[in-house]
Amino acid sequence: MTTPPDAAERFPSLVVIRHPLVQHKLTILRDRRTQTKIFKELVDEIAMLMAYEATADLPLDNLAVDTPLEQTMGKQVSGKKLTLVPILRAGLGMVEGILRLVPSARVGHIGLYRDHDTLEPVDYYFKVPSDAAERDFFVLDPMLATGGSAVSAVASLKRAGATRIRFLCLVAAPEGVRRLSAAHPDVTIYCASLDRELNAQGYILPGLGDAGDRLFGTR
Ligand SMILES: O=P(O)(O)OC[C@H]1O[C@H](OP(=O)(O)OP(=O)(O)O)[C@H](O)[C@@H]1O
Ligand SMILES: O=c1cc[nH]c(=O)[nH]1
Ligand SMILES: [Mg+2]
Repeated sequence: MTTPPDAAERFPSLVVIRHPLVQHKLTILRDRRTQTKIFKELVDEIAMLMAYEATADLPLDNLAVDTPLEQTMGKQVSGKKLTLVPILRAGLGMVEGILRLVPSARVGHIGLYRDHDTLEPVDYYFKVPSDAAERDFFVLDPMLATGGSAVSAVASLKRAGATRIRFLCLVAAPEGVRRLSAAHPDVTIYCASLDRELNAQGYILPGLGDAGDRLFGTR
């Protein structure tokens, strides 16, 4: 897990995951010719690889285990089960891949869409486990554009009591990283790429287009 020096200097809470497999798969994802089936598979695989990196510092407890030959000390991840929170819809594409790595994770949901004209998030659903204060949350959304949706999702989680929150996206715009880290400096942001900028319609450049539409074949 490495962060290029420019991004690290500009955004201390940003981690860019530069693993070769992540970068290779992201390039196929960006390609306009990539169809829904492959797009979905790639989002799933990239999310899993990113989660491997984003879980690297989870605390462990010691645990005694009986092998067929003797007892030894092993490790287990401390605390309550991790909770994945996809932002609907596009965040759903990241859930299954991470669940293959962490099958015991809980899954909450936050329903938000970005108003086409104002680019501000509109809230429509919220459900997470009730003991939020005791859990580690991974908020999932492939795209961090203006940052409005991410800021609103994290604020909703904090109102529910969450204190340990990470944000995983595939592609981030500098505008979104700036807004999310200003509003929630305690939230580490993981991405596969920090892209150049937003266009006038709030789309990330070079980006990959509308992640929700490409995942679900709407458009
Ligand atoms: O950083 P922002 O400017 O808020 O934009 C990012 C949001 O826009 C997209 O969702 P969209 O509103 O298209 O909903 P969808 O997932 O249902 O397609 C994306 O998946 C993020 O949730
Ligand atoms: O580039 C973008 C910006 C917001 N939402 C997307 O799906 N793509
Ligand atoms: Mg969309």
